[in-house]
Amino acid sequence: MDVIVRRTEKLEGTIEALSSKNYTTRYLLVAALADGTSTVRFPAHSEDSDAMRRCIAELGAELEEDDEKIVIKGFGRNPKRVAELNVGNAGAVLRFLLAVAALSEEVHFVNTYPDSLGKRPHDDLIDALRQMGATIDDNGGRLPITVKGPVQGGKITVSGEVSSQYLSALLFLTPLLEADSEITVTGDLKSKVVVGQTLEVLEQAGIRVEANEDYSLFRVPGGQAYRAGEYSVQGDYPGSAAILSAAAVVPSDVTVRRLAVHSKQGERAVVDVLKMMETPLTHEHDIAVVKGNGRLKALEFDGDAATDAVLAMVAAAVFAEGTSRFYNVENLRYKECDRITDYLNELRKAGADVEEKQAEIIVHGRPQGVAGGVRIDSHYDHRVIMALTIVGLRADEPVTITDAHHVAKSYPGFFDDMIALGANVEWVKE
Ligand SMILES: O=C(O)C1=C[C@@H](OP(=O)(O)O)[C@@H](O)[C@H](O)C1
Ligand SMILES: C=C(OP(=O)(O)O)C(=O)O
Repeated sequence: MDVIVRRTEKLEGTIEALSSKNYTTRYLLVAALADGTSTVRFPAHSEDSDAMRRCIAELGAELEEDDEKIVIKGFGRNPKRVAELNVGNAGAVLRFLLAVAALSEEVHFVNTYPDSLGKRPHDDLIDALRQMGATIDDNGGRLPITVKGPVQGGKITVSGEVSSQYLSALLFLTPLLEADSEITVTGDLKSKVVVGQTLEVLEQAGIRVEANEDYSLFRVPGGQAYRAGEYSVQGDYPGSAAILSAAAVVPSDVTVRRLAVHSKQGERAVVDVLKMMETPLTHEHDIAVVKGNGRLKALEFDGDAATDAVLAMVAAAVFAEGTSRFYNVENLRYKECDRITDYLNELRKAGADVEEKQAEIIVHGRPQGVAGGVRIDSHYDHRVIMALTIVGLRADEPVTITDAHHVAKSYPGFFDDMIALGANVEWVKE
């Protein structure tokens, strides 16, 4: 399904933030790894969170759901034997479950998105699991991958250069092993703030982990058990960043509720970034209000602090006065697509003036707007789809985004929310 985005004069109204993807995947996982019964309230409903739900159920967790919650009876350290698992296009779910699979005799992970997740590297995690004794058949560090346990704790080294998800995966696995583990992180750890979310959830699940200040060394006592718990998922900043950025580029009066002021989500920075760009915005009592006037100022920003919101921020910068620079973003290249080269190619098609370096996105703002009148390749990437929607709101001619249904990877209701706010957006069949 394609989407046509047309010039939009005003966005107005109130929406509830979707539920956090990262917290949903983590709470579902720790609930599955516990022996008792846990409750996850307000879980996200998206392709990625469904992938985690489906896979933990196949591994033996018993799930009961209603509109508001999922009740999960976990399998503890004893997942059921499964021949294969299909995580769809969900990177974090794959990496976490590659580690959990090492508790089993053998699990085969299939490759259903050869042009997206199928291209992403997992060698650093594979290497760490091999140090622990796993036997792994892989395709040059990529899917399809077969993991054969058992594994032992001990001294483990993992690179943090490409993704924090490898480290998070090991932090979920090691407490369940008999021996104590010491995990050394080599290289410059990317998306460090997301590791903070992992540690927060582990603590809530009764797991003890000692981390040094810069997250280069972790001590994880073995023989631990996940405690069953009651979890409540907070609102999602990465998805809401697209809504807030959209509201910043056109005249608007947009309220997004359920965005915790005190949150460990790095993408919370979107609020400060838009303020620095001089967008009129308030954020109090977990409610963000943007009263956009379409005028934005350029800025420089370390994108690694808010990795999943960078594309939306860049889309806002397309219309800013001056040149913006988003640096320290190399790991955007290893996501659903190359979020530097592929994304900037699509932005250029729409009329934006952008440049790339290996780890940097540079945007020469065009406050007068962009031409549009093009078809955008979404590259299977939900965040590219949301970002190009923002650009289309202020393009002279319509912007058609092909295969826009992939937005459902994290935010199936994105276009419904945009339409409710008055965006000129229409679904069309190819
Ligand atoms: O741990 C997680 O849940 C995630 C970590 C981040 O990935 P990287 O660590 O690869 O940057 C983020 O981009 C992804 O959406 C979710
Ligand atoms: C990169 C993302 O997800 P994942 O790595 O889990 O596929 C994302 O949600 O933008």
